[in-house]
Amino acid sequence: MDGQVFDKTKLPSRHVTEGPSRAPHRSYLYAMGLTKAQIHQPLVGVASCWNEAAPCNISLMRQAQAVKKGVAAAHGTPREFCTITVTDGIAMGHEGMKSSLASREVIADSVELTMRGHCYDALVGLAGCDKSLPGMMMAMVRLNVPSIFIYGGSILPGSFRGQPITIQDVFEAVGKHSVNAMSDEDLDEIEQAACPSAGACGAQFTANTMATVSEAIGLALPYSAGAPAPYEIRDRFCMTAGEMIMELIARNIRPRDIVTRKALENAATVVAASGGSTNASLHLPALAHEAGIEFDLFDVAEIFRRTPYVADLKPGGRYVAKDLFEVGGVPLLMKTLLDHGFLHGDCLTVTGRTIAENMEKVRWNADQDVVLPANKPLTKTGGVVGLRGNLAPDGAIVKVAGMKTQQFSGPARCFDSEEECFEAVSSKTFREGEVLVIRYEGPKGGPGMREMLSTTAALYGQGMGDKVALITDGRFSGATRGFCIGHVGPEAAVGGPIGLVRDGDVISIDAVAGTIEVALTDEELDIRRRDWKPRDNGFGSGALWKYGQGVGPARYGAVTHPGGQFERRAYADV
Ligand SMILES: CC[C@H](C)C(=O)C(=O)O
Ligand SMILES: [Mg+2]
Repeated sequence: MDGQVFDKTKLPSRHVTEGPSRAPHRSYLYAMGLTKAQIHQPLVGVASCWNEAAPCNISLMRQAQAVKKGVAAAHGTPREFCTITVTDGIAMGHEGMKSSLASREVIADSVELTMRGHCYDALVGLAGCDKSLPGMMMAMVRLNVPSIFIYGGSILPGSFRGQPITIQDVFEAVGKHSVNAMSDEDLDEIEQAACPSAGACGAQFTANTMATVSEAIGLALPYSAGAPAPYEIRDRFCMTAGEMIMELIARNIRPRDIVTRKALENAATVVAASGGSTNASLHLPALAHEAGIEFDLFDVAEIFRRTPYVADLKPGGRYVAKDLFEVGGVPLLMKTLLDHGFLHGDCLTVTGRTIAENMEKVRWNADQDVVLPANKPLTKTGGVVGLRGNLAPDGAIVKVAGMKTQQFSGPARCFDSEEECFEAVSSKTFREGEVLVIRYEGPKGGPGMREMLSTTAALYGQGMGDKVALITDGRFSGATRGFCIGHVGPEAAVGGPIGLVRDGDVISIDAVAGTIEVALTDEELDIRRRDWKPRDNGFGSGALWKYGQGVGPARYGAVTHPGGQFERRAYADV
């Protein structure tokens, strides 16, 4: 990039830095120590989700400095800014979780507004936890300025009595403790041992799933998703991203050149192949929506159905993110999928090259069993399955990776909030064979479509994970295991059938056939629908009220600008 001359008359930052009328604007930049030369170089927004809320984000400030060095080395002027996060692990199991999905929208919106307001020419975005990854990528596609995504990296595994553990073990320990199968002392020991470093939750939970997506969709540099947060090699990826962004400006390569329908299909493929988080079936439609591409839960589910499950990662399998990185990272997973025809190789990426070109130097590693060859998979279909039926005309999703049985039928036991169900689980006032129904927890109903790891992990920890099924119009965490069906749509709050179910109605789920049915006739459902009345969710003002007013259905990604609208006029072209 040495000697690259950028034509500022074509870049957005000209509105801030060029001509006599922008003297006041330049004064502010001089006030922050910028030189004349730096002011007239391209301005690169370095958006970081750094904060002290959780270990996922704590290393992002360090990594952002490396990005800035890279930008400066390639004759750009980096401008760092931060946005908020809501960290699921800490928001879990209480009202705080209602803020989680809403935070994805706030992150995307806040990055959008900072970029627009200051006319930055490009974006390098660093994100470390469940909602900040999709939120940051959504902002990139929405703004459509040259962009590179950087993941903050995974946490290192913990160790408990010689066994590697993750935070999932702590959530499940709560269930064991509730049935007196774990002592207070052991719970105390495990909670102190599970999280030994900075970084996002260590298995193929939501953060690592979306990090895998960031490479497969083409917005992140190859290998950059895998290195754990404390590893210094992350800083090298960050430096390279900083240099690379200048190249993308020069070549005018934009996120919507990268995030095409085929790229979204590649993203769904790596989710299924790695037994990733069900949350991806929300985030991929949301990302597609930013690009004006129709790609809903059923499109995701169709790819899940035809993708082999090859990466033996927790929560369904044996290994964690660090293990995957050590045997070859996301490129190893993509290599076997590409070689066996499951990925589109011709999609452009932020390297300026295609997926297939990026893969040219990747060699298959036969000396490991973290990723199996795609022609000898763990199972022939993906680890996550889409469902549809009279209980979920707008679809539902279930993670089958690691599950012994894929069919379940039983009488419903209904709860109108997660708290009610958690109470029943803690006091064991439910029976084996039942289908626990948690409703009024959808995007509008909650509001906020809560993840329910506390409840599902407590069930699992009690040894009830495959003895009951759980269905909800809410969501699950990436660490949820057991027969748990989420995203049931339409949600109860808008009159969906899940709100019409009564205790004792028989519900049948078949993950092989892809169906979810309640044994009620259409006539009976119509009669019940006539008696149904909408409920007040208790939020009359503030961010969650606003979210509940604007949010669309889970099937289309639960975005707050639904109705087919997307940002057609990229601000960089104005
Ligand atoms: C441990 C699970 C994590 C906190 C989470 O919320 C997710 O992966 O979705
Ligand atoms: Mg989560």
